[in-house]
Amino acid sequence: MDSLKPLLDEIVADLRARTDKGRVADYIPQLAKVSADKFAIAVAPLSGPVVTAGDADEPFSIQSISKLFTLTLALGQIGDRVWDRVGREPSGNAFNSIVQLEHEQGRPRNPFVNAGAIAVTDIILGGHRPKEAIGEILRFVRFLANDDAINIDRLVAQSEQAHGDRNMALAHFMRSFGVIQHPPAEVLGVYFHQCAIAMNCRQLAQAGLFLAANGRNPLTGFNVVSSPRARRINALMMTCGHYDGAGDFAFRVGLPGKSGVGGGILAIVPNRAVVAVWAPGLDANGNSLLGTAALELLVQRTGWSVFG
Ligand SMILES: NC(=O)CC[C@H](N)C(=O)O
Repeated sequence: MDSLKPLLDEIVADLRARTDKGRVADYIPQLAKVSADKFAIAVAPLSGPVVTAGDADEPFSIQSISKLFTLTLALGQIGDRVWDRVGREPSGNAFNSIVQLEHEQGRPRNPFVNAGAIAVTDIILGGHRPKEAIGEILRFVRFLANDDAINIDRLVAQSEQAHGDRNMALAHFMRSFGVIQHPPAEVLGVYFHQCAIAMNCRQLAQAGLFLAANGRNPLTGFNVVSSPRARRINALMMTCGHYDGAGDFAFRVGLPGKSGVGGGILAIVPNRAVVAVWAPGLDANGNSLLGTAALELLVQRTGWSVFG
């Protein structure tokens, strides 16, 4: 993996020079403040140190990448009963779309669109208080990344809460079908905090390692999920991790990936490595524009696509 460092430096130099950086998310003021010039990449191999380039030690808002961690947690709690509440098909709609819910009895298409992630958070809430559920999610992410320094950005969480009408609508709509069992304000209190977890690319890459290593985190030796479950989570990332941009991401990059509107993408290279990228400017689907371009370059140079 030593030869990776020059390649990552090259990718950073190439992308920093590009003039079309996409649009930084501005639905909350806290995210709109982030500079579109930030760029980071980290590769965590299954053994050996993480290789990084750019702003890889600077934390950013993981946003929807958190949906991957909450899905894993919920599967650990109630197993395949998760699929009674949430589907496993790509939505072909925007991440925050409401249209399918009315036709499909309030059952979200998949756990990565907002509606599906909110339903998953409702599962994690279980019989707990919102504060306890938030604590549990944060502890789980720290456990995955093997790093207790990870925290929640309270300002981002508050900002989400103040501008959360669309998500609130999704939650109320699902509750009317019985898909969500807790009061929407409680579920969203947890959801907004999970989205506001701040991590850097190094931590994010480490947190994804169990998915590249058949469910076992090679850093800690802990079995996080079974091997078939890791494979299935990767499949969902490939088909649904980039919303209505999932087809294009598979076409260009060819790796299971999960994006967030903070500009991060976590990509899994099964049996090899995990890649985390961060570039805050987004494309029309709300996925990192230059983050995707960076992964495309990396895969071209390394041959890491799962499609050969
Ligand atoms: N795609 C995303 O990252 C969306 C997360 C964002 N917090 C929302 O709920 O709208």
